Amino acid sequence: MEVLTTIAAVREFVAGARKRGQSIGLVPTMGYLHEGHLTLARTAREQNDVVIMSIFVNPTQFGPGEDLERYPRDLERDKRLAAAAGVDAIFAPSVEEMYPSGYATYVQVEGLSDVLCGASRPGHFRGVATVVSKLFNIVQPDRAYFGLKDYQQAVIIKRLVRDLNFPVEIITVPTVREQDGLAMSSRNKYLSPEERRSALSLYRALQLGTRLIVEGERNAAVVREAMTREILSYPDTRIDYVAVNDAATLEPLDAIRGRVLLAVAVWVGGTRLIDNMIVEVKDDVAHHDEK
Ligand SMILES: Nc1ncnc2c1ncn2[C@@H]1O[C@H](COP(=O)(O)OP(=O)(O)OP(=O)(O)O)[C@@H](O)[C@H]1O
Ligand SMILES: CC(C)(CO)[C@@H](O)C(=O)[O-]
Ligand code: BAL
Repeated sequence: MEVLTTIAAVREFVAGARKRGQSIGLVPTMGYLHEGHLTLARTAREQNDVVIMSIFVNPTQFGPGEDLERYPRDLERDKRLAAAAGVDAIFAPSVEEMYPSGYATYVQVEGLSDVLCGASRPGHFRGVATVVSKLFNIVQPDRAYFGLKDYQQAVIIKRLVRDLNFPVEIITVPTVREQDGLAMSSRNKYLSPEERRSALSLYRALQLGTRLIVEGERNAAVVREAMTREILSYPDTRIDYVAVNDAATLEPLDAIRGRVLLAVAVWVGGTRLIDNMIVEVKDDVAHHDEK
């Protein structure tokens, strides 16, 4: 596996693959790899001749006072895990390589970026859309892989690709969970043993919301309240948002219908965690949808 740190080196690597007629899959990450990232990599491995994984803790998507400096990093471990998952090249640029002095261009996906995590983290999705646009231009992949744990991010990137005519297919991958249901996240590393127990509140609340809808509840406020109570029944939890929204527009629902996004963002101690589930209500029959 190659480790590339410059844009020029990636362009050369990609040009070689293209000359051989090979297809290219891109897996964008911020590193500190876990099974979620590795599932994206293995899916890319199955579907492409060449797999490139980017590892870049992107400063433009972190707000002031967020965990940019503290974000876990371990490139040596990441290299071993990525190679074992079949990644052909890692692109691990420096901040200066991506944002040289005088950098001034940003990409804003309007509307979708202003709700949910976008409301709590102003500027976050502008940073995500900018760095993902740059990665698409640098690598020019056939396909790019994103996890549904970051559901809003996946919706925003699909809109970005459509609106700016990027010739790349976006593939989404279901959330990979720990045995007890906690969504895997690099930020789980921040949790103390007590906080790790309270972190399960996100999954439990989503399960409860899903069950209520499957059992026939159609009032979104009732579902939101039940999920909120569930989360707050765990020690040291503070709610950022509990949402029962339209899965396509991301707008809040009053009556539950169609494809519904149940999404939560919760502070567990000093760590902000997110998770979501999709419930499909068709002809008034509801089922949990993992896709
Ligand atoms: N549990 C998971 N299951 C599936 N995909 C995941 C999971 N966790 C992260 N991903 C995906 O991996 C890609 C890189 O995510 P990222 O590096 O931010 O990891 P992360 O663990 O989500 O970090 P954090 O939770 O700290 O933001 C994104 O497309 C993200 O949706
Ligand atoms: C897509 C991404 C790699 C852009 O920095 C990041 O937001 C992430 O890891 O989900
Ligand atoms: N997985 C989203 C990256 C972030 O929280 O900044």
